Amino acid sequence: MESNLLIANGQSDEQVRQVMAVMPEAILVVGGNGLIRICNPRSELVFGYTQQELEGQPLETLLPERFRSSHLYLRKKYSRNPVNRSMGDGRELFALHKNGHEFPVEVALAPVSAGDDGVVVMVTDISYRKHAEEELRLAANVFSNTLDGILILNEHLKIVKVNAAFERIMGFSGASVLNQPVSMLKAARQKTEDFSTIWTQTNQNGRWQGEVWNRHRDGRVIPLWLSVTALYRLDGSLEKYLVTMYDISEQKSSQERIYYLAHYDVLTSLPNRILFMDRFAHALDKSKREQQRFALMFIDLDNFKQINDTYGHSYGDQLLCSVAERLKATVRESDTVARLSGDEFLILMENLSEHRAAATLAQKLLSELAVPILVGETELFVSASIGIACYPDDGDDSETLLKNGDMAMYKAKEAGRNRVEFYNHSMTEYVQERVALTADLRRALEETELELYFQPVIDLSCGRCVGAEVLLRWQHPKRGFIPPDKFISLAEESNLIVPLGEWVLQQSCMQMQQWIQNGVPLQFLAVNVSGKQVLQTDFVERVAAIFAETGCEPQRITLELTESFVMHQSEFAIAQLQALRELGVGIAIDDFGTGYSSLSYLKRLPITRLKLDRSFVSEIPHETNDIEIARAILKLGDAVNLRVIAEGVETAEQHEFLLQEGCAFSQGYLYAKPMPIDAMQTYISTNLCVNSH
Ligand SMILES: Nc1nc2c(ncn2[C@@H]2O[C@@H]3COP(=O)(O)O[C@H]4[C@@H](O)[C@H](n5cnc6c(=O)[nH]c(N)nc65)O[C@@H]4COP(=O)(O)O[C@H]3[C@H]2O)c(=O)[nH]1
Repeated sequence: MESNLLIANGQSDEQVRQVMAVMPEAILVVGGNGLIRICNPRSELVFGYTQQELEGQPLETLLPERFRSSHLYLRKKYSRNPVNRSMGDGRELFALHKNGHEFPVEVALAPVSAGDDGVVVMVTDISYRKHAEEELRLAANVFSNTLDGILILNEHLKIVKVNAAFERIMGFSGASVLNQPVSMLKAARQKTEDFSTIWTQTNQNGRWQGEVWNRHRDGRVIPLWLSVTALYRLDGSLEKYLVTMYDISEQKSSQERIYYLAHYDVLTSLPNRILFMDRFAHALDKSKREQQRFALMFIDLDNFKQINDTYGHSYGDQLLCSVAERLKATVRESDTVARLSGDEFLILMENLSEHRAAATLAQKLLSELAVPILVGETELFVSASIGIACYPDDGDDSETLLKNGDMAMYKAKEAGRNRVEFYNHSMTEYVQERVALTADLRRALEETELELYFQPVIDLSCGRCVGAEVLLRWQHPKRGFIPPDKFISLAEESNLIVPLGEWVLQQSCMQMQQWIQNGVPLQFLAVNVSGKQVLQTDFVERVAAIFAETGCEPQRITLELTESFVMHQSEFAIAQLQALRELGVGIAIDDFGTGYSSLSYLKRLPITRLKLDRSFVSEIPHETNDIEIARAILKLGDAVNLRVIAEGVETAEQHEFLLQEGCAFSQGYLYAKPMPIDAMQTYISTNLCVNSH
């Protein structure tokens, strides 16, 4: 619109109206008195009034109340010195619509010439433009301030614009990446074909989302979550790609950490049971498909518990780490070494050519483990028992293979530890046999197939019998005599040891009481007690009840506990033993000296006697080490005021040695083998020591 629109003298209002009617802006001709003289149809649209309503109204009607007085002042000032003020450099004001709504306008003024002090006012509703500007400003603000990196790419995948977040995430300045292909950001580990998939899929579906690996300017490879959107022109052709990205390093590392914790053993960094089972399942599938063999090895450390108890958990942990390292270093890269729990490890050997390869590896593992492990300044010695099950010979599903591998490992332990056993079918028979024997033992307990034997204990000061150890015997109706070494472990495994042990104690007390009543002054009976019994919460009450029932004095019974149980003393076990001591019962440590333990427990436990293990006695006088150990144990007993019973005395020299060394008691085949009650009765009648103390 020309700024100097003239309403010339002589031009009719009609002509003016015609001109104004075609104008795209609202045009108001305002007289010097401030009243609207003429307005065009566009004004109706802009202000909501009809032309008739507008004409004759003061111009200020079209302004919000708050601007009216200042506007009046300015208008008067303008009419005193009118100048053209064209659109474009016109002022932005707010106008008032008839409906009370304010809207932004741009106003241009031109004085009406020919002596009239009126003015032509052109008003453009700039609401739309303002809105668009606002939108643009907002978009620009979002673009610059969003935490997500944004790139705009042209259709050739060249970078045309980036925001500040992109610069921060990737380390590149906007200027340095301009016109560069977006592939410059790709890290080497991001596969090229996957990278091209991003663009083919965006072209197909309009968008793509996913993880990518980019290379930061400093060379770091960073994981990003990328969203790519294709932007189209109105004609549907591709215009740009909008790429937003955010750094997911933190999420990734916490995801990785969570995955790690769920699948790896934190101490040794070896795969744990879950990951192992996963790999195992894969190995099974693959071996089935490709008809290959694989071996599963169960490795259990033989003396870990003792090391842990002796040196403490931190040594135990370091030892496990070293074992894990050795195992890993010995196997092939493709084999899996996992830590199952505590001191149990598993190895999966895939692509096994023949069983011999597994045997060779297992032997190698044993010799690697045989090299002492240095923890701190201490050399620790470990050995392991290894059981091997092979697919498909020993099972074609994971459960069977695991069970059989485990069984083979137990067999290796039983066969003396530090050795390798392959699973064989007889092991299943062996297990079945044990199950059957356990059932028989249950029956035996009810049907009195069990019998107490007694082995005299000699007081070395008088050379006569002062007590006896009670030893259980099982006369199986079909299998004949079964030694305790075979059935006690079964009873322990099945918990039958609890009623069994109680029966032995009860029978022993009855027998003792009978002897006392018959005037046989036997000082004590030593009864073997399993740790499992002691750990029963009601053990002390049951023992007390047996004394009450049988009338046997608690002082006449000594409970024998193995050193290995005593070593792993829990607070509860100590409290139980103390309560037993308070009853008056004696407590002896069986197999003393065989444990690999600190002796500190001797001070903590209410022990009354030590039993020098027969392994130290048997080589006296030939084995100097054994002599020294026996001597040391006797001295130790003396120092802590515990009387020692030597076990397994078979020769006169051993007897003599023990006597010389001041040992209090002794038992063994030299004096008498364990014997049934009648034989014991006869034995006592001639061999009892009457005035021992
Ligand atoms: N070579 C040799 N051996 C000798 C000599 N003197 C005694 N022995 C044997 O050494 C074992 C001593 O028993 P233990 O160490 O308590 O070892 C016992 C004990 O741990 C366990 N046991 C036996 N009866 C019971 C019981 O009633 N309860 C529990 N919990 N365990 C029992 O079974 C183990 C073996 O008992 P047994 O076969 O009766 O074997 C007995 C006995 O017969 C000797 O001079 N030379």
